[in-house]
Amino acid sequence: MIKLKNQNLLRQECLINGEWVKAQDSVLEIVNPFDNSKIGTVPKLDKATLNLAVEKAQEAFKTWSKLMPLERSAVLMRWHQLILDNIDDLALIMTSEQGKPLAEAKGEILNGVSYLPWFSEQARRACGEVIPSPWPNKRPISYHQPVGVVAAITPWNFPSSLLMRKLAPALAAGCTVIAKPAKETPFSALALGYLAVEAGIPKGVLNIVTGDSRVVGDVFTTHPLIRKVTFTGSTAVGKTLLAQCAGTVKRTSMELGGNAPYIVFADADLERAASYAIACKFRNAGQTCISANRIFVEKSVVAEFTKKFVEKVKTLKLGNGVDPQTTCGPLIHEQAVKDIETLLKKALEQGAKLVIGGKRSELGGTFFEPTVLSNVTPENILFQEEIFGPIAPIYTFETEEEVIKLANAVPVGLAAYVFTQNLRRSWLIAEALEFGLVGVNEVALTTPEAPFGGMKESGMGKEGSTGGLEDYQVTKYALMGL
Ligand SMILES: O=CCCCC(=O)O
Repeated sequence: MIKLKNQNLLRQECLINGEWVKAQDSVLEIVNPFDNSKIGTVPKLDKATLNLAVEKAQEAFKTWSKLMPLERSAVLMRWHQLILDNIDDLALIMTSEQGKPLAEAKGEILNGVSYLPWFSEQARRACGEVIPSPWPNKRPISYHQPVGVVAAITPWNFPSSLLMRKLAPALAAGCTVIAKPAKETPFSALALGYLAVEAGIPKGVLNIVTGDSRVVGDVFTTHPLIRKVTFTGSTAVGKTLLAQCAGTVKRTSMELGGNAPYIVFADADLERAASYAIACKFRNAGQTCISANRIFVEKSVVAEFTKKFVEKVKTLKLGNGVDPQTTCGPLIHEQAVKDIETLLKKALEQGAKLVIGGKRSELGGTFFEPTVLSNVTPENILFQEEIFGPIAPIYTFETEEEVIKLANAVPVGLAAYVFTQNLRRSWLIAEALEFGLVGVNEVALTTPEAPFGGMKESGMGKEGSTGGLEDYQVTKYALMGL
């Protein structure tokens, strides 16, 4: 059991229509990845209960969508304050179920909650248009309305922020939501649900359900009352959901897998490039969709960069996320470690050279040593794979043209990073990279003010930015005959 200041935040039930619903007959067991100890259970809801939740969300939509944006904002801003007031408990819940260090958990919660004021304000400015008429006796206008009931599916790696990036625009726009957090990390979402109820969110407006991914996914993608599905997760699962949504022509937003290039030119500030690479690669033990996945270093500086980078890798401190000294937690589960081991074995067989790390940590469990590989080539298995773990492969390149071609030679396009002090190159390469987010001498990119979302097979839709609300609205056209 996690010891919290407010024990009510640890909910082992689902939130449906303002009520806490207990398990009917079966449950999912949630464990702490640090030591595999049991934290608690959540219900494995059946199809009938999930359908009921959708119907309740539809009922609630009739009134929530009709409130004035400022009235919705009042509820969302009370929720915002309650999340901030309870941040210590929320971070402890996250670290306990996900494994990341407490400081990262807090940072994530702060990032996620910041979408509430942004979208509450944006909803007040969701203006339509009075369109200049091509007819003397008619007036065309357009306006935005909430899309309806939204189903949200979120992953285990960022259990708070990735949910809030969906809930904030959906609720501010006037949609109601049924959300399913990942089976590994439901408690962060349920705690947010508890605080939403405390903030006065009307019943049925926010529903949080848990259960078997396939059963929930089938209801979300086929139920005719759900008008939009928003998903963050792997490209493979995203494609399945998209195909399933086609049957009822649902709107979708998909934040899918990445394979981020991290490009270091010889003219870069190498000290900065090396230290930012630590944050970019090893945050959340490498289990991040925008993590540096292929580090390309200009050949003339690869030795110097690698030396600096490895010195910094040595300072990472593996351990229990609740220990303030810890900078790198465990991987989420045993399967994640096995996947990393298989990938690493193949990469080494294909000619990559181990510089540091390369095995499970002596801490045992699901800890894996931060690992750096050199001599990696584009033919290596790592080039096309989203590693999702603490392995940093270093590739070399000789020209700008070559590295742009290499960076873009993957089917996904979420985040990319470039380190250079050449202004001309910064502009041109940011334009040439086929990635939805590009950091130039920067790696901490995410903020509600800016559009987060990928290109190519990394998905569709934007979370955040002035346009982010529109992902949860339909634009209607009306022609007024005079
Ligand atoms: O897996 C994706 C997480 C994105 C984290 C961030 O934007 O900070």
